[in-house]
Amino acid sequence: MTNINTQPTLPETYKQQIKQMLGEETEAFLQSFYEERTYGLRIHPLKWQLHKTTLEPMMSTFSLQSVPWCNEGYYYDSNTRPGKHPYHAAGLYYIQEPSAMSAVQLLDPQPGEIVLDLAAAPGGKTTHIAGRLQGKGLLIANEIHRERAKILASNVERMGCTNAIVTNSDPDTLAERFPMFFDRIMLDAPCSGEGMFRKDTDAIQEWSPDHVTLCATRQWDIIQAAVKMLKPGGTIAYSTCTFNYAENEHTIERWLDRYPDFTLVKQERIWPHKQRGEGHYVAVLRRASHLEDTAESPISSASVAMTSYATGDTSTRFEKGNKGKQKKAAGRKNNSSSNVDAVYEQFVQWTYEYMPDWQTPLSGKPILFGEELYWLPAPSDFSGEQSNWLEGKLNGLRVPRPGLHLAHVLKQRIEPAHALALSLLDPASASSSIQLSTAADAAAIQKYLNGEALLLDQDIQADSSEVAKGWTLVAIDGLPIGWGKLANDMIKNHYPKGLRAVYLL
Ligand SMILES: C[S@@+](CC[C@H](N)C(=O)[O-])C[C@H]1O[C@@H](n2cnc3c(N)ncnc32)[C@H](O)[C@@H]1O
Repeated sequence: MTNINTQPTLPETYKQQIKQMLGEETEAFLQSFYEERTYGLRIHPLKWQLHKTTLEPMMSTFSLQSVPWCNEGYYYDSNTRPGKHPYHAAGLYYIQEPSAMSAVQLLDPQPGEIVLDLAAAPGGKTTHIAGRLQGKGLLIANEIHRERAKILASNVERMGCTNAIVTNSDPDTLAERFPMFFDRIMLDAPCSGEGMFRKDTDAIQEWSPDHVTLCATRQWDIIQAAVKMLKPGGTIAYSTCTFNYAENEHTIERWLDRYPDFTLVKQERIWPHKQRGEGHYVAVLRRASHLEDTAESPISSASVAMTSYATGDTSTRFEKGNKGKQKKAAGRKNNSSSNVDAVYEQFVQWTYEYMPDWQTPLSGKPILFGEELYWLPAPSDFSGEQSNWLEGKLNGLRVPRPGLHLAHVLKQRIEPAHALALSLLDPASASSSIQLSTAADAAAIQKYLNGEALLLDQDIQADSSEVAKGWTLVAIDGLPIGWGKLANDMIKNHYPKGLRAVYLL
């Protein structure tokens, strides 16, 4: 690590708080402010496993070193820019501060489970959970702030999550809709951010003892909602990137006191003077399997069972958050279930030609937002009725991403969605593909990611057995990155305008 020889001015009350907590270690802690902050990335496990041999040489340019507490985590050299590399755009990894990777490692979500990330933007924990679920089960990632929810949705899309829904709700509203629904919940609470001080000196200006108290009060409110949504026998990870006791251990003590059906499974801290990370706190709590065994239950009725779901009203889906799009579609088509089925059938017909291995997921359902076709995910044991119930539960919420975006439906024409490309692990999923390599095709990669058309035999030497007229999947070192459309030896660029940029190779 480089010595940066500068130390930000820390509030005296903050230093006293640290001294009370750390005693003799205080000096070592304060010395850590002279060290450079840590940089990390967390890889997408399935994309990495499938293409490891091809990707490893390029990844070595970031001088990756394993993060000891996270299977998918790596430190990278701060002189490199993995966030500007095309692999980032292809969703191979997520840039994440290493100690923040401890939270999902400890939550330990399993494929097939129903998981909530309650305070999710920009998506570090969400995309980590999604990697662990491996596309099986259901992930609801929620963010209270509208703009941050959009960023969350775009990161979920970039990381190719197939089974994640992104909602933009306050925790209480969500709790009314999903009582005792989740097997696991991640609550990465908004906090006073003491662990951010090396990374972001603005966080120091915002810090005060009153701010710590305010954060603890807000955390307690969010916890009430989280508790309501956890199933009996479920697990919750509460985490912060702050050091003080009020927002961490004291909050957990209060929790255990108020809700005796919870037990503390473990709590861990990462300190910047002891480990290579900015600092994080994680507590894992488990709820008793039988609520009636507990002295006090926070939920008055345990009547919400998977068998008692009402069928959702599919005609008024999420109307609140999508008025604009609904309006646009008005008069041209309606989103009745027969229309959705017809549009989905049109998409299936499209896959016969362009993605012959596509299989309709066994659970969940297609849904239509104006001109956008999505697949609403559901755990594999969900019946059609339960998927309808889930859809109904989203009704009236803002839902920036109701599932996997499959296609734009334009006047009876299907255009595959960018999210669909990023959800694919292998270019062979498409009947036609252009395979670019960082070693040989740097100029063509820049052109594509900049939104320019590619000319066959000029920009790229494509293998004629892999390229065919029409929709073509573009891949970099085996990682699908977007769509193009081939006609007359030219690939028309369908890389989304908002993502076009100059990347570093
Ligand atoms: C620590 S950040 C989450 C980081 C995220 N989990 C990640 O790993 O990328 C906390 C989030 O809580 C949100 N938040 C703020 N006030 C909130 C509230 N009252 N209820 C729920 N979430 C809130 C913030 O907008 C912020 O996105």
